[in-house]
Amino acid sequence: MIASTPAPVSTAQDTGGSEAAARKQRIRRRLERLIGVAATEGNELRVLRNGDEIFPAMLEQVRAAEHTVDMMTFVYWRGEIAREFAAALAERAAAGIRVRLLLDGFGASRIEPHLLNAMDAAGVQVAWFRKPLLLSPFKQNHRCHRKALIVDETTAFTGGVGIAEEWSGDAQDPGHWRDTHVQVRGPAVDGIAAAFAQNWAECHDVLFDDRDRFIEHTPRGEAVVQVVRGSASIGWQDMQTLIRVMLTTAQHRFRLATAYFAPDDYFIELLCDTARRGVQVQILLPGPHTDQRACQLAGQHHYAALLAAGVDIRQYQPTMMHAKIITVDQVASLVGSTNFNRRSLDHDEEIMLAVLDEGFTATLDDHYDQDLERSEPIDPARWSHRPTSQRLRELAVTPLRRFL
Ligand SMILES: O=P(O)(O)OC[C@H](O)CO
Repeated sequence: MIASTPAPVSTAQDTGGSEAAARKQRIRRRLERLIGVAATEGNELRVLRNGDEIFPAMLEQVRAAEHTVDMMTFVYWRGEIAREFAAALAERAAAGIRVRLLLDGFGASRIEPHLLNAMDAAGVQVAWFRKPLLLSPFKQNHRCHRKALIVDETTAFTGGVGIAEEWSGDAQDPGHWRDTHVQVRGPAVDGIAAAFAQNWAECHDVLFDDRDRFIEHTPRGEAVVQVVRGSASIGWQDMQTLIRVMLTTAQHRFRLATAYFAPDDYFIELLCDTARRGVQVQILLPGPHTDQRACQLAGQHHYAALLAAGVDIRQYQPTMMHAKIITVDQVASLVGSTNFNRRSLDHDEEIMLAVLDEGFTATLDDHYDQDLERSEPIDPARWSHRPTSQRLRELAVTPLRRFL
């Protein structure tokens, strides 16, 4: 079925306060009841766009830490920023602060050994999540894809960023990727800390010690935030529920930006259904610059069905689009580590903030608008005449789809 004309997205001015409040409450109650994790009030959020904003904010907090630093990352590759983080973590550990660093055994395997040695010598507790060669093939496929930094139990960060030179800069060219991270203050910090603790517990004997203060959080802002954890498992998991709720609850507009778009047929059909019932569905994906061409081809296999349903697909031109963002109806947003692919929805450990806040969502929507200006739409007529060679490449990755 071809989509009807999308319902117009109301502007901030004509979105009455009561209507926005009702939308937020509807999403909040669905998420709380279906995921079983309470949202918290009183959070202060700061959107950080690209390495130029993300890394100084994170490093500033690390360097000012007085009690504890907990950091987990999927990617820890190379470059000046990798050295800066190692030096900052080592300096705090040498000063007597408890510093814990959790690295994914696959994603962070390119870390420079001398950085590990320096951190170890300074007293940083480094743990590896499921080093591939030590595991069964089943466990190897389930990675810790979460990105989180928690400092002194009061400030936390999560989002899409990896620790590598690719994320430095301001998305100004293909060597500097586009990404979004969030700084959190308030009670939602606990949820991010719990995500760290969940994975740390698998890799280390000591879950907490007398340096953990378990503080009471005071309200810092107005944002309502639910911290949702995806966990590697067989069967339906919370990350799928989260995105399913956002898609089925959207009334006017559902926006997605993702680095890796290769969902299963269920989520393709759900995107199509959402567009067919009149919601404006926009998808922003990497274009000519992607570090995982097989994943891009797996997603492109579904473009024709999505376009036929009325989904608007754009490809980001200047560099790799690595942000993982969803906004719904100007009132709700998701931001965190979760891509729109089977790795994130079926296989890996993930963390996502579900934020119910118009101001925060407006900032993400504003950034999305700016990203759209640097993107090219996929034209349905031209896509239907794409070369046979492209179609064959899409088919060639079919056996890999469940792992992408
Ligand atoms: O898996 P992500 O989204 O953290 O991205 C990491 C790199 O792209 C791996 O190639």
